[in-house]
Formats: sequence, structure tokens, C-alpha cells
Amino acid sequence: MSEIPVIKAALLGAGTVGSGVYQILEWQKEEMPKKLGAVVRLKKILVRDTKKQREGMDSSLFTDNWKEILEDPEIQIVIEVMGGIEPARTYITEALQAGKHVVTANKDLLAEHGKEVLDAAAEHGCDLMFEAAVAGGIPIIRPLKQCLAANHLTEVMGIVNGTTNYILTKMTADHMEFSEALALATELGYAEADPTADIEGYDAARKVAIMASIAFNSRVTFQDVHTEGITKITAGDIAYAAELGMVIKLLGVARNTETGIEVGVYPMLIPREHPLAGVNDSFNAVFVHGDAVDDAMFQGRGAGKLPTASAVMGDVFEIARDLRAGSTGRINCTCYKELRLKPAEEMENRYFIRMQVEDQPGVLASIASVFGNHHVSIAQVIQKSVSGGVAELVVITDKVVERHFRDALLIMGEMSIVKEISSVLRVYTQNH
Ligand SMILES: NC(=O)C1=CN([C@@H]2O[C@H](COP(=O)(O)OP(=O)(O)OC[C@H]3O[C@@H](n4cnc5c(N)ncnc54)[C@H](OP(=O)(O)O)[C@@H]3O)[C@@H](O)[C@H]2O)C=CC1
Ligand SMILES: N[C@@H](CC=O)C(=O)O
Ligand code: NA
Repeated sequence: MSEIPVIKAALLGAGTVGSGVYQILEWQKEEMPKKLGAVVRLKKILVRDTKKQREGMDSSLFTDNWKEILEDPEIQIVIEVMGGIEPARTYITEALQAGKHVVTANKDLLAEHGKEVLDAAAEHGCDLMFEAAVAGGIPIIRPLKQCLAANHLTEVMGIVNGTTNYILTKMTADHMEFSEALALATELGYAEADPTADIEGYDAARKVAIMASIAFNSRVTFQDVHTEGITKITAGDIAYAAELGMVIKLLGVARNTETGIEVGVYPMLIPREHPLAGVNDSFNAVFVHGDAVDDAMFQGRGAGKLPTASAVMGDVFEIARDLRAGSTGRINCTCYKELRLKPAEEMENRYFIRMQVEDQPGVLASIASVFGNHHVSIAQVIQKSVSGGVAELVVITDKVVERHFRDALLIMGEMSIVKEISSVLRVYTQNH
């Protein structure tokens, strides 16, 4: 019987995702020869602390010396699951320059330096794959780059952060405190090493930037995404949303319009009957609209050890197949356009505003007239009396230009009848 070829790989990082990759490699040992015509085997695992006990992992593979991996000609695939920009950026670039193929889950790096590392891959004829970087275990990068390549895609939107979706689900369904829900998400391995990236929306913004770049064939970086997180969402906002038949979700939205690309991440109210309203816990969901495919939706676990490792290992298998077929470096950067990015003030949205106002006749009319003077049309008003002569007013607007809305808010903030503007949230509107 002929010997089964062994493809040697190195794992950079043995945390939540790295340990999942290790586990799946064990599970797949028997089937790899049939699936790939080869076996992928780890030769080295790079960590910071080689003495740390890591259950079920072969400690003889650990190293804290990158050069041992870089300079080992037997290692053909580098799997980067350390996170952060540096040293990941240097290691990935050096690996590609050495002709090694790379799989990474690192959205921080790709959303800021995607072009640079993709160019390095192209220059050296290497594969650089990153399915796990967006929406964890859900296949979305390969569908966008390959399966949907024959479309003009005009919209990519959805829930792309597991931690915040978990927190909002717990706050809504179980009335849990924000901090308790975040602690649980961290314990379950969903949150980033620094969860600020999750709760402030930066992680979702990075994922939306990566998806928009691929979908619209034009580079969008993390800095281009208008971003708001969920730290200001209160139990009061959630209760009002419920009263209006809606739920609050952190949504990433990217649209390719005739006047430019619109891209943002915001907590939004969406109707309870919308399919995204039922996407809970660490689940993510992405909607895509294309001229040929029409609407498509992708749903699954967006974070966590095994779902993320599933996406990483799918890429590793793909590279193994490319290596066997001698077809590495086939698909590289697909950003061949330079489309305009729309400034936030030009975007149009519906808004939910909750404010504390003086409880006296004429207040509602004054507020309506400020909105009217700024071309902001009101769709719905809820008014409730609170204590001490102060009433709580909730206004839902029709679709308005952001600049007009902000101007109206500035004026209202200075009116003596307005005691406080407590929340300003967007309301999701279907575009097609
Ligand atoms: N967790 C998730 O659900 C998801 C994570 N990702 C991405 O996957 C990547 C990894 O995330 P996760 O597994 O959660 O992170 P962890 O913090 O759990 O693990 C990071 C690992 O990398 C090692 N490491 C970090 N910095 C260095 C360094 N400078 N040199 C050597 N080793 C280093 C750590 O070593 P040591 O153990 O010695 O400290 C640790 O083993 C990130 O890019 C993240 O954004 C993507 C999708 C989902
Ligand atoms: N922290 C991220 C992990 C996956 O990207 C999340 O919560 O979605
Ligand atoms: Na994915």
C-alpha cells in the first residue's frame, strides 16, 4: 500500500480557537486521507507560555520561538489563532514570504492590513484563507468570494458578533444585567481577549469591513465603518422596544448604493417577526442581496471554540487540497474597484428617540415643530407621565437624512422643556 502524504502545519496560539483546532485535527485523523488524499499534522504550536498546562495537547510541540517555525522547510501551513495586530502581522507576512500557506481567524489584522497581507500572498503564490474571521463557524467568506462571485452584490448585513448578541439576548429574555451577561460570554469563550472590541462594536465593524470589501470588490477598512456599541442600551430601551413589537440587535449593515458604499454597525430596533429577531445567544446571521441570487441568508454559531475551529479547519483542508493539486494561490485580493465611501451625515435611517420633557401643554407641539423644520417626519409618538412634572416621550421617525436629524437633536438638547435625551437608536428598514 502506498504511503499517505503528510502535510506539516504549525499552530500559532493554543487558546479558545487553537485548542478547538487541535481537537478537530484529532477527530479527523482517520478520515483525512479519504477526504484530502493526505494527512495534516501539527509539527509545532507557538504560545507565550510553554509551561502552561493545556489539557489533551502534546506538550512536546510547544515553542515560544517563531523562528523554529519560520525556518522549518517542512512546515507548509501556518494557522494563526493568536489574535491582535502584532506580532501576527509580522509572522503572517514572514510565513508568506517563506512560501508557507496561511489560515487566520484574525479580523483585527485583516480589517486594517488586509490589502498588505493579501498582496504578500499573491506575490508568493500562496493561499491566505480567513473563513473564521467573519461570523465564526458560518461559511460566509467562501460564499462571497466564490459561490456568489457571479453577482453584483448590493447588500450584506446581519448579526456578526456573538458576545453582544448573547448579552442582548440575556438582557431581553432573562432580564439579566449587562455585566453578568458579559461575564458569561467571556466564560464561554465568545468574547475577545479585550471585550471592549465586542461591546463597543469594533469587532462587528471589522467583520463588516471584511465582508463589504469582498462583496463590493472595493476596499473597506475598519476605520471606514461608522460604529456604535451596546454599552448605552438600558433595560428601559429594551422594554420600550418590546412595547413597540421589536427587539434590539447589534447589526452590521453594508450597502453598495449609486452614491457610494454605506457601512455601519449600530444597535437597532427590528420587528419581532423579522428573521434576525429570532437569532439569539452566540448565533450570528448574515443576509446577502445580489442581482442574480436575490436574497440569501447564512446562519450559525458566530463564536466559540469548536464552531470557530470548524471554519479554520475547513480552510486548512482547502489548502491541503490545493497543495495536493498544485493549485495554491488561485484566489487572492478581489478589490479591483475604488468606490466612494459615503459619510455618515449623508446616510438615511429611521430613529427611536427617548427623552425626558416637561409635562405641560404645548411641549409635544414644540418638539414636533423642531423636527418638522429639519425635514424629520414623525411616524409614532408614545408619551408617559413620570414623577415630578417630567414626562417620558418616545418618538419614532420616518426615514430621515442623518445630518438633518442630528441638527434637530442639537436644537432640542438646548430647549429648556427638554430635560434629557436618554436614548437615540436606529430602527431597521428593509431596503429592497
Ligand atoms: N473566540 C472566538 O470565538 C473567536 C475568535 N476569533 C479570533 O481567533 C483568534 C484567537 O482567539 P482566541 O482563541 O479566542 O484567543 P485566546 O486569547 O483564547 O488565545 C490566544 C492564544 O494565542 C497565544 N498568543 C497570544 N499572543 C501571542 C504571542 N505574541 N506569541 C505567541 N503566542 C501568543 C496565547 O498564548 P498563551 O496561551 O501562552 O497565553 C493563546 O494560546 C483571535 O484573532 C480572535 O479574534 C475569531 C472568531 C471567533
Ligand atoms: N468575539 C467574537 C468572536 C468571534 O469573532 C464574537 O463575540 O463574535
Ligand atoms: Na465564517
